[in-house]
Amino acid sequence: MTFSASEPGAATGTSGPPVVEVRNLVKRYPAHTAVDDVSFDIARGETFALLGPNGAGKSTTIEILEGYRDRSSGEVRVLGIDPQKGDLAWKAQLGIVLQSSAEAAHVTVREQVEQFAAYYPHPRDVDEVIAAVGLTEKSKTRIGKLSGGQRRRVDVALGVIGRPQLLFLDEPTTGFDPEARRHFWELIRTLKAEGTTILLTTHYLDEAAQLADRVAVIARGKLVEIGPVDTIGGTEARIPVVRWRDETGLREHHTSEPAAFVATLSARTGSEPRDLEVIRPSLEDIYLGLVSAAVALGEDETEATGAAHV
Ligand SMILES: Nc1ncnc2c1ncn2[C@@H]1O[C@H](COP(=O)(O)OP(=O)(O)OP(=O)(O)O)[C@@H](O)[C@H]1O
Repeated sequence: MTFSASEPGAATGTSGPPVVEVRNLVKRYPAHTAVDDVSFDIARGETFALLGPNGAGKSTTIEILEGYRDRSSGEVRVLGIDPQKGDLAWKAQLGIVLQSSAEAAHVTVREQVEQFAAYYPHPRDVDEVIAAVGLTEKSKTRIGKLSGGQRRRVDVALGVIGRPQLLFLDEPTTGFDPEARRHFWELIRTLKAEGTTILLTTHYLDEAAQLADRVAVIARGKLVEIGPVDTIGGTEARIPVVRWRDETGLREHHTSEPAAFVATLSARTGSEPRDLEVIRPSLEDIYLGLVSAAVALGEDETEATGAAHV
């Protein structure tokens, strides 16, 4: 599944100034700081995943970048513009898939996508987009009659129809079945190959590992870690684990040379170790380690601050 060749508005390469620049971003609510001194850049053509537990501040950050929410302090530039001052021409370069959206239930999939296409100067072909999200057979169905996952695909179609330079995807595949998720990944790879810059939030760590060039982990509004998918968390967090069973029970050993360790183990026991596994930490394992350390640190700080006020 591919889109036709790029037209005006498509970005190319990863050079030039960052598409997104965030410096010391803070969003305060009366009783709560939702985003606390967060800074990052996203380069042109990059796919960047913002990860974090429920309530970490991901949607708030994205909504500030989209111009839907004002910040309390800090500097933000999206395609060179402060989102609080973004005009219609600026908005037309963005593609937005919100966490939840309310499409008109009484119109068909095709009518809805066509209507959105008319808002943009260089829209993609309506039927191509409907096909890319796997809804060709449902194109004449009223949106109110679609399943939750199918409606989510309409959201994605509406997000990409305007040929955006920068695409925001806030938990885009929630409710997708596994096959639809794979199709969606293909669609994102096609957009990426065309040079689209993508900011993604997801709770599916395999999705982030598949799609993202870099990830940022936030917890309690603070940036915990940022870096390429294959190095985030540092080398320590990536050391493989060899697991096997012997007469004393389940054993495990962390080593950066698992093959050599398994060879020694086999030679020592004189046979194949029972239930042998070599496990390389996944992005999910690394993410969970980072978040639990950050949450524990936050709780310590809260206790210390509370104690200081006693
Ligand atoms: N309008 C608001 N008024 C007060 N607090 C808010 C408001 N909107 C969000 N918050 C709070 O800000 C924090 C961050 O919320 P946000 O929606 O950004 O989290 P998230 O990381 O996107 O979470 P999720 O993964 O559940 O979508 C939460 O504690 C939330 O309750």
